[in-house]
Parts: sequence; C-alpha cells; structure tokens
Amino acid sequence: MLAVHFGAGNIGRGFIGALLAQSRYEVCFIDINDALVEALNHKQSYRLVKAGETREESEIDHVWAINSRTDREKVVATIARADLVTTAVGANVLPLIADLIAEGLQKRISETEKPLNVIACENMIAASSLLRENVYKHVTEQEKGVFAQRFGFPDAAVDCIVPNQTHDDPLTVAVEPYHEWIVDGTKVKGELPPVRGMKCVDDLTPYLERKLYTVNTGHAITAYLGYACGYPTIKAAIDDPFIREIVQKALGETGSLLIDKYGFAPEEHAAYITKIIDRFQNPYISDDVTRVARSPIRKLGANDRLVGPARQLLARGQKPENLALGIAAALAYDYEGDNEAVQLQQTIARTGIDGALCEYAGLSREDELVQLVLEQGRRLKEVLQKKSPESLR
Ligand SMILES: NC(=O)c1ccc[n+]([C@@H]2O[C@H](COP(=O)([O-])OP(=O)(O)OC[C@H]3O[C@@H](n4cnc5c(N)ncnc54)[C@H](O)[C@@H]3O)[C@@H](O)[C@H]2O)c1
Ligand SMILES: O=P(O)(O)OC[C@@H](O)[C@@H](O)[C@H](O)[C@H](O)CO
Repeated sequence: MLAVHFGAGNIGRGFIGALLAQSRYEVCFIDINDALVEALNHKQSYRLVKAGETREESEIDHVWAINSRTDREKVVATIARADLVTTAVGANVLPLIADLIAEGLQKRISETEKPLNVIACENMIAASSLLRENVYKHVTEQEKGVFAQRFGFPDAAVDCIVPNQTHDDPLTVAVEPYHEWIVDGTKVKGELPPVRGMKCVDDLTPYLERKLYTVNTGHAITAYLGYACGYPTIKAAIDDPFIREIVQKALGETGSLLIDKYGFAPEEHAAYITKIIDRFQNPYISDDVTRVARSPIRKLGANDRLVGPARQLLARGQKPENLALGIAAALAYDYEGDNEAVQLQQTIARTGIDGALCEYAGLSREDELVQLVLEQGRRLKEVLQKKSPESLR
C-alpha cells in the first residue's frame, strides 16, 4: 500500500508518517524543503524517539520523498496510484496544495476507478472539508460529480505533541508517547486500509471540539501567558502557579461548554484535563512557547481554540473570563520572528485591540466578548506588573 503524505515536518514524520509506515504503508512525503527531501531519499528511513520515561526508539523505514516545487509531475503521478493521501502542512497551507491534489485526482480518474481518501491532519475544525472546497475550485463541473462519488475527504482530530527540535541527524524526531487520531468514518469512500492508531467514528464533532478546545486552548493560553512572563518553554510556563491556575480555569470554562453540548461525563472530562496538563509538564520534552504560540491571527479565528469556545459560552449566558484573559495575552503576542505576530501588532497599532478582534475574530466592537477581552487585558497588565515589572513587554 502507498500513502502520500504532504508535509515531512514534526507531525508528518513524528506521528502520521510513522503510524502509516508502521501499518505497512510505503510512505511518500511531499515537501518543499529541499534538504529534508534529499535526506529522506538518501536514507529512506529515520529514527523515531518516544520522549517518555523509557525513551523507546524505533526505525521508520520504507519512506521516500518528492519536492513539490521542482517535481510536480511526479507528485501528480504518485497521487494517481496512492491508497491514501494525508496532510500535515499547516491549516493556512491547505489552499496552496489544493491544485496539486486536484491534478493528481484528475489523473487518477483517467487511470483507475478505485476510490481514495484525503485526510487533512491539521489543527482546525473541518480541515479536510476546507481542503475539499479548495480542490473543487480546480476541477470542472463534470469532474465534480466523479470526484464526489470516488474521493472522500473525511475530517479528523489529531493529537500528539511534537516540538521543534534539533538532532545530529536532522530526520530524527522525538514525540510524546501519547497519541490520538480520530477520523469521520461517515465520509470515507470505499475501504480505508487499516492504519495503526487510527479510529473511525460516526460523529467526529465531539472529539474534534474536545481536542481543539481543551488541548489546543490550554496549550495556546500557556504559550501566550508564558511568552508575556518571559518563559522560553511550555513546561516552564505551566510550572508557574499563576499560569497553571488560569489554564485550569479556562479549561473549566471550555469543559462546561463541551459537557453541556456533548454530554461528556464530568469526571471523565476532569481526568482528560488533568492528563493534558500533565502532558504540558512532560519533563522529557522541550517545547518552545513560540512554536505553540505561532500564527496568532489563525489562533484568534472565530471558530478556533480561543474565540470559538468563548463566543459559544457567552451565547449560553456564561462569562468566560479566563478564556478572555487568554485572548488578551494572544493579542499582546509581539514575537518578531512570527509574521502573523508582526501583522497583528501593526493592526492593533492602527485600529486598537477591538479593531483587531473585529478584523481577525469576526467580532463587532459592541460584542460582549470584545468588552470582556479589554477588561481582562487590563487585569493581565496589572498581574504582570506585580509579578515582574522588568519582564513586562
Ligand atoms: N507539532 C504538533 O505537535 C502538532 C500536533 C497535531 C497537529 N499538528 C498540526 O500539523 C500541522 C503541521 O504541524 P508541524 O508541527 O508538523 O509543522 P512543521 O512546520 O514541523 O511541518 C510542516 C511541514 O510542511 C511543509 N510544507 C510547508 N508548505 C508546504 C507545501 N506547500 N507543500 C508541501 N509541504 C509544505 C514544511 O516544509 C514542513 O516540513 C499543523 O497544521 C499543526 O497544527 C501539529
Ligand atoms: O499546531 P498549532 O499551531 O495549531 O498549535 C500549536 C500546538 O498547540 C499544537 O501543535 C499541539 O502541539 C498539538 O495540537 C498537540 O496535539
């Protein structure tokens, strides 16, 4: 079996590609990073390290790669004969790879009637659906009919922390031992050849929202508060009692939303939160706050991990003060190495915090959430000033 996976980065090599290879797929990575592609083709394997107490190591083999910038035709031909296509390139990149996937699927139609599934493993609600929408922009009306019958774009929830890292061998990747990969089984076309660690469900939304609004909400707030307090890593940030308390309370807020919407058992959800905070404290992983905080404009999106649950809670008559404090911290994120942070700060300088929330989170100036974020922004400033006036950015 052949899997084509877009994005040979942290989650591509460390999680999706590794599980596929361990499930006896030959994995063809598609990337635009020359050095990575060359190294994968040279070695055709890489080392996977489980960053836990026992530090298990294994060799992932039967892998190779294509550079989609220089070898488009090869990518198209490989998609045409694949048994599965997956992505982990970043949500913002999905529209940029859609034309290439469309071309591969067009070629496939002329060669075989076999169905194929394309699963976007990105941190957002309905990433595969977004990819499908973008792929359909590149095909004719007539082709759309065949595409709809033959090609599935099941949405998915993926969870495994893979930090940025450097090793002597740049292909080596260390990942946390925990992982979860849940796929919307109702959108699968034909048979999905089994993948170790992948679970298909009939109703993905509760799992997807539980993951995004717990793991990623907590992670983002830890990162933005950690950055504001001058901590370099997620572990250092979550070890700070002030940050841990805010994160715990914010996850209490999203928890009440998730329990209310989907009927999760409160004790089980509390255990889920505890487990996640433990994962942030993993002493065998060093995860930079700037990785987790990356792309603050995307993270401030209307349905994303911060504003998404906060809006829903307000609509239910609840006041998510700790989420609002997390949003205020995200708006303060001014790391110069992050293009979105730079753009965010320019927008704030031009239009104010409320203007930025209107532009990026789809809110209006009168929205209760905007007022709550402004209020919590003042609280955050006071806390930080008391904590360490000299570290206040
Ligand atoms: N790292 C994690 O802990 C984690 C966990 C779950 C989900 N995710 C999600 O997985 C996705 C990837 O995250 P990551 O941490 O692996 O990022 P990463 O930066 O390590 O990897 C992304 C890879 O995509 C490649 N890429 C960029 N543009 C491309 C293009 N046009 N065509 C082909 N390849 C392209 C990059 O060169 C890079 O190798 C994101 O959506 C992220 O939210 C990450
Ligand atoms: O990948 P992002 O930028 O959406 O979010 C950063 C982290 O929160 C994320 O990568 C987590 O490590 C991951 O989602 C854990 O499963």
